[in-house]
Amino acid sequence: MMQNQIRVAAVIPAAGIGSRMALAEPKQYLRIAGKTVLEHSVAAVAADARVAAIYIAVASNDQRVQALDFDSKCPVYLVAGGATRAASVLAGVAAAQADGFDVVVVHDAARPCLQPAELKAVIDSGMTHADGAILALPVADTIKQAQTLATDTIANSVPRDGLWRALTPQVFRTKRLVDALTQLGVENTAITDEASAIELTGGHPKLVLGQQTNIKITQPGDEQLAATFIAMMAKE
Ligand SMILES: Nc1ccn([C@@H]2O[C@H](COP(=O)(O)OP(=O)(O)OP(=O)(O)O)[C@@H](O)[C@H]2O)c(=O)n1
Ligand SMILES: C[C@](O)(CO)[C@H](O)COP(=O)(O)O
Repeated sequence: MMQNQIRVAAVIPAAGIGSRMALAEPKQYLRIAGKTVLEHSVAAVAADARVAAIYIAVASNDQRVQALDFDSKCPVYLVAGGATRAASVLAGVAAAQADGFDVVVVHDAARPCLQPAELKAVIDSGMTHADGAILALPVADTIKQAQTLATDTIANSVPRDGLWRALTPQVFRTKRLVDALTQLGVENTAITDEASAIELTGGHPKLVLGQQTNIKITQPGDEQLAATFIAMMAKE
């Protein structure tokens, strides 16, 4: 009997242009170990058997995604992304809601090194807590505040106690996330991840310890680091 079973879908925002990488192609189409970054990220979220569908938000002018070969036991659907990350996420989450999914696992296309154990931990936590859960890492370095945005001189040090770096996946009740993003508006620059939309609408998502290897390919050189981690994970 399938009654009362919580249905889980993944949403992968992949409609960005990767401006900080300064490449000719968006970073989700870089090839690492024979696959694109996007294919690695899809395979990573598909590794948890609870994920029953994957919605990928792609740019409307994307000509490459159709040629990809996704390693996923569950169906993979494409949706039209938007001008902001939040718009792309909302497009995917709304599609998952329309298909009856109760919980969404949002994971950046640009994070191809996600490991099964951290995925399991954040889904477990996100399904249990009403305000959801995200992978994150405690800040380990001494933090400096620059004197102004335009200078490289230090004003002071900032206490790092209680500070965490947000990673993905981020896991929420589908309706809660759709309502938060819709209420705030997807152009709202304060929404830098899904948890911030929940926080701004009064929620307190859980912090679940992620892995240092779960990097986001953001700046030149990150792709080499990701390749090293993927090779390391393949040997384990
Ligand atoms: N309009 C957008 C912007 C971003 N993303 C996705 O959100 C993830 C994380 O965003 P980020 O690293 O900022 O990617 P880009 O926006 O592509 O990079 P940049 O900010 O350097 O241009 C990426 O998988 C990216 O494809 C998206 O789906 N839609
Ligand atoms: C969601 C995210 O990956 C958490 O670190 C991040 O916010 C993506 O966007 P950013 O532009 O790199 O902050």
